[in-house]
Order: sequence, then C-alpha cells, then structure tokens
Amino acid sequence: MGASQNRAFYEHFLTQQETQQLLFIHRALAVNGYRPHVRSLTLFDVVLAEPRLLPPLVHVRQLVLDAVEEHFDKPCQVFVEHTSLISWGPGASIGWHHDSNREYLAQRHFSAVLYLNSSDVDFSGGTFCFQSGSGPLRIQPSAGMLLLYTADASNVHQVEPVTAGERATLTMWFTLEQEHQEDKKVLAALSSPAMRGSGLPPSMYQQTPDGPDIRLGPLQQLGVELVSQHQQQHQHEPQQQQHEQQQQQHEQQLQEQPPAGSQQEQQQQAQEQQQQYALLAAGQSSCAEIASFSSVQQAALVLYMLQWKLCPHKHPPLLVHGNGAAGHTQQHKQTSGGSAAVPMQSQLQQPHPQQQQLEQPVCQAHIPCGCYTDAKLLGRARQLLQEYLAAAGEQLEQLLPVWQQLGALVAPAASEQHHMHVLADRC
Ligand SMILES: O=C(O)CCC(=O)C(=O)O
Ligand SMILES: [Fe+2]
Repeated sequence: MGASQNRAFYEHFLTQQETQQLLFIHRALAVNGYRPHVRSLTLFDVVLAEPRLLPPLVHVRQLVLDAVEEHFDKPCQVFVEHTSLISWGPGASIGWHHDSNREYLAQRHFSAVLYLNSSDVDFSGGTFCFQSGSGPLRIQPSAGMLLLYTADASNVHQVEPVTAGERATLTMWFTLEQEHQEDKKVLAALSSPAMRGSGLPPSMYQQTPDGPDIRLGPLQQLGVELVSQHQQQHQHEPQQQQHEQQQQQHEQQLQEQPPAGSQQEQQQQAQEQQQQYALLAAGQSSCAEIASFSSVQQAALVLYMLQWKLCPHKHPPLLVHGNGAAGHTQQHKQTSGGSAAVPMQSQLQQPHPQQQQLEQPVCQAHIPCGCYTDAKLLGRARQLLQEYLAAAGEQLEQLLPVWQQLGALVAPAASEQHHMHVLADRC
C-alpha cells in the first residue's frame, strides 16, 4: 500500500475473481453514460435491473468503505454517497479537477477508484495523474488496484484519454453527512411516484433507526433478517412475555446503576437500550432470537461477521474457543498462516467480576479471509469489538452465548473447519 495523509493506494485490493464479478455485472447491465464514450451502471441501476447481481457489488462496496474509514481515520463516520461501475472507451478523458468542485458536489469528502482492468493489457492510455509541484504523479491502472483520495482541492487530478480498448472502474464517493448517503437516495428514487409499482420491496433492504439500509439486503439471502424488538413482539406474541421480562430486567439494571449525567442523558440511554434489534434466522417456525443489540453499532459487528459469508472465497469467520491466554492465541496465529486472532479479553480494561468466574472459555474471533490484509482486518475487527464490548459493559456475561450462537450461524460445521484452515493457510 502506498499512502500519504490525503491519499492512498492499495495494489491488490481485490482478487481476480472479485474484479471479474464486477466486470461481469458492468458488461451485463451498463448503459451509455453521462459523457461521450462512457458506459456506466449505478447501484440504483443494479437494484432496479437485476438485484440478484447485487451481492458481489455490495460486498466490494463495503470493503472500500472500510478502507476509506480506516485510511482517513473516521471509524463508523463515513457514508457511501455514490457507487458506479464505469467504463471508458477510446476518446474518453477528464481534465484537471477535484471531486467536490461544484456546489452540488460539496457533500463529497472522499473518493475511491477501484480499477477493474489494466492499462497496456486491456486498454491503452487512461493514465490517472495527480497534480503535484514537481510535475504530475502518474498512476497506471491495474486490475484490483484501489486509489483513495480526499475530494477537496488538495487532490487535483486528471485522466488522460483512453486510446484503445475499454478502461473499467468501480468509482465511489463518500460523505460524512448522513443525509447524503446513497442508500436513502436509492430507496427514495425507487419509491417515487414516477417509478411503476410500489417501490423497492422491503425484503431488499432493512430498516434501522438510522433509516433504511440497502447494504443489509443481502442478509435475506443468508436466511437471516434483522428486526426491531418491537416488530418481533408483534410478530411473535408467544415470545412477548420473555421480552417483557428482559425489559423489566433492563429497567431494574438501569435503576441500580449509579446516576450518570443528567436525567435527560439517562432517559436517552434508556431509550437507546430499548431500541433493540434481534437477528432472526429466517424460515424457522419459531423465530430464534440470536442476539439483541442496543445500537446499530453493535448490530454492525454481527453484520460484519455475516458479510464474510458473502466473501467470494467462502471464508466465513471462525469463532474459536480458547482460554484467552496469549499462548493459545500465538499458537493459533502460527497454524493459520497470515490470519490473526483477536483476543477479546485483552480489549477489556477491567474484566467484569462475573467474567473472571466464568468456567467457560472466552470466545475469540478468528477471521481468516484473505480479502483483507491483516492490518485492515484487525483494525476494523478490533474497533468493532471494542465498541461492542464497551456497550455491552455490565451485560458482558450475555456476550458469550451471543457469540456462540453467532458462531453456529456463520461458522462452518465442525467437519468443514479443517478445510477452512487449509484455505486460510493459502491466503
Ligand atoms: O477513473 C479515474 O481514474 C478517475 C475518474 C475521475 O477523476 C472522476 O470521475 O472524477
Ligand atoms: Fe475525479
């Protein structure tokens, strides 16, 4: 990876298989684009034209978002503003500009260009250049390479004309302003009166307190759905009693806690705690509640885990159980090649007394997928785990069963685990 504060590039961000999938989607669906010699396909187009092709695109979109948040050090603060698969034919070019140089583009804070094919192999020309004091910094596109830069005037750039062949990219912009996020725009457009039918079926997105989120749509394909506890109570009356008990326990816990901040803060906290999610295994006669969450942040951890199931290499996360001792972790690192274990216990500054008494082993997340570099993966997983654990706080003892159940959901059957390790070794 090459990097400076306001730009970075990763040479092999995607595998050949991933780039091929995106190229296929582009070739299957792209239409003549917004400029001469350009063909383009937005996320909106894919949702509309062939939603079955969404998962590989949504998967890569999430990888790029993770990379942006990590490189620009904005964990969980960045929203995708626009996603397009774009190809340029002979004659296409763009002169010197930066990506937020119009009033209607002011919400764009970061840009990402993911190259899906290579110059001098698939096309000629099409060199990307950053303006710099000592003369242009020239970047030759190569398949799987990701370029990140801030969209402001510190990154004036151009693309030289393509002279032969077709130059293909996944181009994305990102915003820090939630109201400009793509998911909401796509859903609003799809639900507008101008569209025939009644808009995008809710099975293709999920509602969260932050609004509809199209990224969660693929959960359906995993046989899992995320519902609010409120919905669940109404859909599954027999479970109501149990939930009422849980809620009472929560309220009791809240009352027992020493006063923290103003009454208003406490009320807000209580409200947040009530905004719970349950992750349900779909298609079961009685919905199996797998976990409940007090914030989207925590749900994100679970989704993050589940997204691994969409990995084209089929490397889901493995949840391994150990005693949390360094020796175990080390041994695991050695046997699993480049992948890494995340010792959850070490994230805790003050282990909960009940946790110390636990006879049960502490869960460790072991995520072997080679799509991520270890550093990126670890950074993201650590951050999410930290947030999860901080939020779990007093409820830590509830965490273990949650992870165990999640493990059953996302990890392969025991017989497949050896195979997974073999795959992980090759990453
Ligand atoms: O395709 C590229 O390499 C960059 C394109 C670009 O600068 C833009 O679309 O604003
Ligand atoms: Fe640009």
